[in-house]
Amino acid sequence: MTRLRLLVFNPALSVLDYRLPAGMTTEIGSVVLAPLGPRQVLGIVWEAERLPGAEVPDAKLRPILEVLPVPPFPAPLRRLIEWTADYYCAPMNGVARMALGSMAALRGGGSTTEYRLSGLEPKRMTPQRAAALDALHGEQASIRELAELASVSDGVLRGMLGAGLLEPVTVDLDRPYPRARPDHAAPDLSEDQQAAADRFVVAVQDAAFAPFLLDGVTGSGKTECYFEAVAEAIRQNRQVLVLLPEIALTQNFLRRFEARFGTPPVLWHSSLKQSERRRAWRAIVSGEAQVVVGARSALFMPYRQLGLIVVDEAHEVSFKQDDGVRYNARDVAVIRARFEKIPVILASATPALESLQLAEAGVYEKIDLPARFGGAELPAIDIVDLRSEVPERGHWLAPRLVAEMRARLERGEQSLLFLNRRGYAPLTLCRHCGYRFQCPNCSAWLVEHRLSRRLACHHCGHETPVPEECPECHTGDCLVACGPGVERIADEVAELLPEARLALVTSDTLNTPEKIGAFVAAAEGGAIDVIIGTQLVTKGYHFPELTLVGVVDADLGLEGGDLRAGERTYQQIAQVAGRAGRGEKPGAVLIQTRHPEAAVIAALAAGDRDAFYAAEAEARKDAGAPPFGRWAAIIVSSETEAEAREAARAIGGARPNLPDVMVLGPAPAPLALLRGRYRYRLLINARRTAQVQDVIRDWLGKLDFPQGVRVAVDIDPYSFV
Ligand SMILES: Nc1ncnc2c1ncn2[C@@H]1O[C@H](COP(=O)(O)OP(=O)(O)OP(=O)(O)O)[C@@H](O)[C@H]1O
Ligand SMILES: [Zn+2]
Repeated sequence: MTRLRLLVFNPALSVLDYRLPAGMTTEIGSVVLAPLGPRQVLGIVWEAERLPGAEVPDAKLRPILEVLPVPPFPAPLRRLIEWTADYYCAPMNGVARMALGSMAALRGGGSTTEYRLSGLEPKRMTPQRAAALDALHGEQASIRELAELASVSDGVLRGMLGAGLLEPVTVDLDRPYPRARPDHAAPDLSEDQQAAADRFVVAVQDAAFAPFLLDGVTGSGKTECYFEAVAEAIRQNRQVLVLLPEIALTQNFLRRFEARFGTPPVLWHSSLKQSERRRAWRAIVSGEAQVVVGARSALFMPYRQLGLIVVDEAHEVSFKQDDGVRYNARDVAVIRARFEKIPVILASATPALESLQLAEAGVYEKIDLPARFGGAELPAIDIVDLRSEVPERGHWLAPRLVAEMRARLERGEQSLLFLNRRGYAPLTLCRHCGYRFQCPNCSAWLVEHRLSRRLACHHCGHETPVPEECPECHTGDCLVACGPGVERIADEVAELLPEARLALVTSDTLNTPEKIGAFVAAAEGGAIDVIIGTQLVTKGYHFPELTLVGVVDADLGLEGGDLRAGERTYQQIAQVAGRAGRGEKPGAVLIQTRHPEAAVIAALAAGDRDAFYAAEAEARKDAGAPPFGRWAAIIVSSETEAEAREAARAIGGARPNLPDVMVLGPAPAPLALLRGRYRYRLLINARRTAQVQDVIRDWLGKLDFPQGVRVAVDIDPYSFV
């Protein structure tokens, strides 16, 4: 009899033994369906010696039901899943779940039905139908997805289907993707670029673990360089994974990829429609997907024959996932490359201190691109001291910045204003009684969004219309908006430069690939004079006519005392500054601040990156912060305050007493209430050599918590709220 040990996808039980019935065959890594009580559960056949479980006598084993028709999870992926679970103190099945497609994808190919507008005119028009006809132009998807797109109910669409306004289309789920051509449009590289590209190409040919840090100034052509490595992998018939920090950047990437390789890559992200997800997952698993571009969730896919991983904008904090499995995709990408025995390229103009240290220590091979492509100069950076150059009353832009913008407008050049704050104003209060609008579910102020006439919480999504009167003192017309968000800056620009054509770029306004595409086309075509945006516009874009960047509030990111506040501010401003002067005309950057003496601001103004990193490294060394020491966090939450506090106290009471591990707290987390849950936090600061994960596992493993308490462990945390 063959006994199978399964890693099963069940929250309570993760390792179970089964028996292989006669006539079925499995391998280690096979994805199978097994009975669990009256239900069925998915599982992966695992090496029994690597997965401790309860020894059940042979006679009690139940047979598995089915082996699903997909290739088994390869050994390097199984090792990656084990490593990630172990390092981040996460359940193994939680990690493995990120590698699984939908049940439908596991079941195999075949076809599905999607729907699109038939072009017929409705005999009976309703407001919902009109909205659907308007919204669904050019769309094709399932009824459910179309309903979501058009913000109408499924019923409305079913009615339209009955009336012939929608027509069914049969979609082949395994239809092949067009092949990328490695030599479609190879560029002429500069000398530096060629040297970098050659090094990467050799690494791909070597097919051995080789981590690179591609450190190139903004506009140096990092993409062009790693594209040569991508081309080589395609020639070798190996798959490539390119990780981007956010979906908003993919549109731009897709266009460049298509220009270089003659066809777009395979996309993977959370907002793909069902049929596309199925198709992409199956192409990834079969090895047919040559190049996959995605956000961090693409990292755990079961690639058949990975040959290269690229992490672009590798410094970005959004590679760190802050719920579920709290992993850092940048770091796990390097580990995956090690298990797969392939090269990995971390590309950035502003690498994380951790990455620079690893390069210095010789762990990563550092490849430099010190100059912009085509002879463009880096922009000149200047400080606007807001204490002496005061904006007009009720305004946020200093006269010099406005004058520079006006000059650009007159010359037909573009300006970009950066403020990392969505909405109109971060706080609304009553002039009469001082009442402040706060989220009922979070310890956070509600942010006014004037475009949608709502007050919104940026933590939980709670929204409410802006009321006519103060809910506390019932005075009418007494609410004041405090501080600026990008919408307010846009109003100010419209007032000061009424003839300028503006584009507001935030995740509220640019929330679909179509809108992003339209924005890029307008900016490139010269149909926009001033771009006002959040961090969404700081990276990736290349607008040759953009010659002025204004940083509205450089001090914003320095508030809060986060461990990485200085580095993050440096990166954001250096990145957004890097959008200026990328074409033939020189660029200028104005940074508005009240703290010109702050180390970050001074380093930016002096263009002295090394000085900044040296100071930052010194400060982190003193604080025992990464990469010199290690941090971890334990976050305890519950819907009742007392329960969260009690659990946090119990954890604090059981703290380990070790010379190389210091425990701070418990204390209420800075975001003491989040999505209706009260939160307490303990911070662990350890020497680099300490086995923090083992310490935490031992420590928490001894404790029991009431049902409603959640205890999350965050290793190498990025968020300290
Ligand atoms: N060898 C080349 N031939 C033609 N165009 C190039 C070449 N190298 C770079 N470019 C162009 O220069 C521009 C900047 O390159 P790219 O966007 O790759 O820079 P980057 O280093 O990624 O910059 P950033 O970090 O600021 O995003 C792009 O429009 C790119 O197409
Ligand atoms: Zn909230």
